[in-house]
Amino acid sequence: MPLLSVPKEVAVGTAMLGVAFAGGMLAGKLYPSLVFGSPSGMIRKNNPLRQYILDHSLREHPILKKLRLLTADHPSGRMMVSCEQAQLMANLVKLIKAKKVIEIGVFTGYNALNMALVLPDNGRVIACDINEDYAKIGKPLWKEAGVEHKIDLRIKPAIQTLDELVANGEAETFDFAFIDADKESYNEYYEKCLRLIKKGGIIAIDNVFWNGKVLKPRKDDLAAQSIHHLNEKLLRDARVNISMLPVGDGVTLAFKL
Ligand SMILES: C[S@@+](CC[C@H](N)C(=O)[O-])C[C@H]1O[C@@H](n2cnc3c(N)ncnc32)[C@H](O)[C@@H]1O
Repeated sequence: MPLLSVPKEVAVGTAMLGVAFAGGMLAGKLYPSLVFGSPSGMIRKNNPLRQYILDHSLREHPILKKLRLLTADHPSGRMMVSCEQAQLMANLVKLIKAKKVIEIGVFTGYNALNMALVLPDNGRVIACDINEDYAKIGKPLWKEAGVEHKIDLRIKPAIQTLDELVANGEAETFDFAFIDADKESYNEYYEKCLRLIKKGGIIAIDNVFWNGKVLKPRKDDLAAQSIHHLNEKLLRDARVNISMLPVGDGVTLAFKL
């Protein structure tokens, strides 16, 4: 879920890039000052560098763009994944020649469509959400893009869908997972995805900065606490190699060993 806006036409996602190591202290630790002073390192929508990033890297399928612009008008449009982050996900899916992927938190289906577009014709996105109304916005565009048959939308709590996949004998058969639903369940999503993903597969975890709140998570902020605990756990998790990237609101890539 990005917290910002985007391209010239409208505004949508967030951004990332550059971390200027000017340095600052918080909770006794040295943290770099993030470019342009945003606590999470995001480049705000009016920042020309944000536009530069998009102008020099975004190669968006026209139907994806259509869905992004449509979603931007939705009252909860800020939940949509940022377009440059989605592009990274698609490049990874393509790079590892993924066939089976999981999307936890579909919303209007921007990233589900984004991944479906790069999967082979017999590829599948298991798309988990609890709100069918959101997905109804994207579905006609999944169809228009000719990839509707690759998206298996499951409307129920994602934990239940993941348990059903395991019970169905699908452990270690998935190549890629994107975790982007309710933050309080992130640890459970991660553990279940780790069972479902093959060795060499990737789990991408979104919002790992939680708009900078992970730096000093408040005791009553369950989302920030949950994300921060998972970030700490991942640092020491010998089952995966990791990279935490300042893309969007922060994304961690966990590569299953
Ligand atoms: C940040 S949005 C996902 C954005 C999406 N990945 C995209 O491509 O734009 C989070 C989504 O998680 C869904 N969600 C919240 N709790 C859930 C749960 N327990 N199980 C499945 N989905 C859930 C919400 O309905 C919402 O659509």
